[in-house]
Amino acid sequence: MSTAPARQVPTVSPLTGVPFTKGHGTGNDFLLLLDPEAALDLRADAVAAACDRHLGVGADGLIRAVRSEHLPEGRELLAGHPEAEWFMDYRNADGSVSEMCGNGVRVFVHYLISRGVLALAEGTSVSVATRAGVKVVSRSADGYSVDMGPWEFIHPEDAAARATDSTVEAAGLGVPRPGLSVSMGNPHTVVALAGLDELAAPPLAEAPVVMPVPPYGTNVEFVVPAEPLVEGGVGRLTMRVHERGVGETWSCGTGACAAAVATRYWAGPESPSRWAVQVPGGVLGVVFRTGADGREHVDLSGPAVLVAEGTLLGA
Ligand SMILES: N[C@@H](CCC[C@H](N)C(=O)O)C(=O)O
Repeated sequence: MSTAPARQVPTVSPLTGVPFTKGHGTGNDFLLLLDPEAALDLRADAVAAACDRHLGVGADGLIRAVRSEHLPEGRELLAGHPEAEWFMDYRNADGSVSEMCGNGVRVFVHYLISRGVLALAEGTSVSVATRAGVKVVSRSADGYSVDMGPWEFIHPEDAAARATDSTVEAAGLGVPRPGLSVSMGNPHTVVALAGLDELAAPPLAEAPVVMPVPPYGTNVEFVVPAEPLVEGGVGRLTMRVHERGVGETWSCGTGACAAAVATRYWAGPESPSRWAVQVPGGVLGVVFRTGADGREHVDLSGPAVLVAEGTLLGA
C-alpha cells in the first residue's frame, strides 16, 4: 500500500499585488519595491519566491525603499544623519537580510530618481541609510559613485602577521587556499588565484567552505591580479564571487571593494589608489582616499540600470 506524499499547504504571499521594478548594476540584479511607510511583510519565503529564477521573477536580491523614520534601524541613523531620508532595506535571494549592497545602493538611488521621489542634480549627493550606516551617493562618469566608508580587516591581528586569516575550499581548486577577510559593512573573504584558467575552474554552485567558519557567513571573492598589475596608474584585477544568501552572481559591489583592499594589501605600499575590477557583468571602479574622519574610505563607482516594471502575483 502506498502512502500519499505529504502535501504542502499553499500560503498566499504577502507580496501578492505589489508593484516592482527590476534593475541591475553590472549584472547584479534586484527587485525594487517602494514601501515608504514599511507596510509590507518581507517574509523570507515570499522574498525567496519572488527572487526564484524559475518560479518567480528572478533576482539576486530584493530592495525595499522605506522612509528611514518607519524602521527602527532607520530612526537610529536619523539621529546623527537627519538628511538620510530613505533606507535601503536589502534582502538576499534566499530571503536573508544583509547589511549592505554596493551595486544595490546605486540602483536604489537611480530607482528613487525614476519614481520622482528623489532628485540628484549634477554636483550634488544624497545620503542613503543602510544597516551598514549612511552611504553618500553622487553621479559619476560611469553612473553613480558611492562613499562606502572605511574598510576593515575582520581579523586584523592575523592579517598583519600572515597576510591571510582563513582557508577556503571550493570544488575544482584542489587544495584549500588562503583567504583574507575584509568587512565592507558586510563580510567578505578574498582568495587570490594563479591565473584566469584557475579562476574559471570552480563551478561555484556550492558555497566555498571557509575555515574557521565565519559566524554570520561570508561572501567569497576569487581574484586574479592582472599582469602587469598597474596600467596608467590604475590597478587591475578580475574577480568571481559567491555571495552569501545567493550563490554565484555576475557582480558584487562590496565584493569588488574587498577584492581591491586585499589585492592592494598583498601588492604592498607602492600599489595605486585607483582600481578597475573586472567582474562577469562588467567593470567597477574602486578608489581609496582619506575621508573627513581621517580614515581610509573606499569609493565604488559603476552603472545602474532599470529594465522592467510589473506586479508580483505571488507564489
Ligand atoms: N551584491 C551585493 C552584496 C549583497 C549582499 C551579500 N550577498 C551579503 O549577504 O552580504 C553588492 O553589490 O555589494
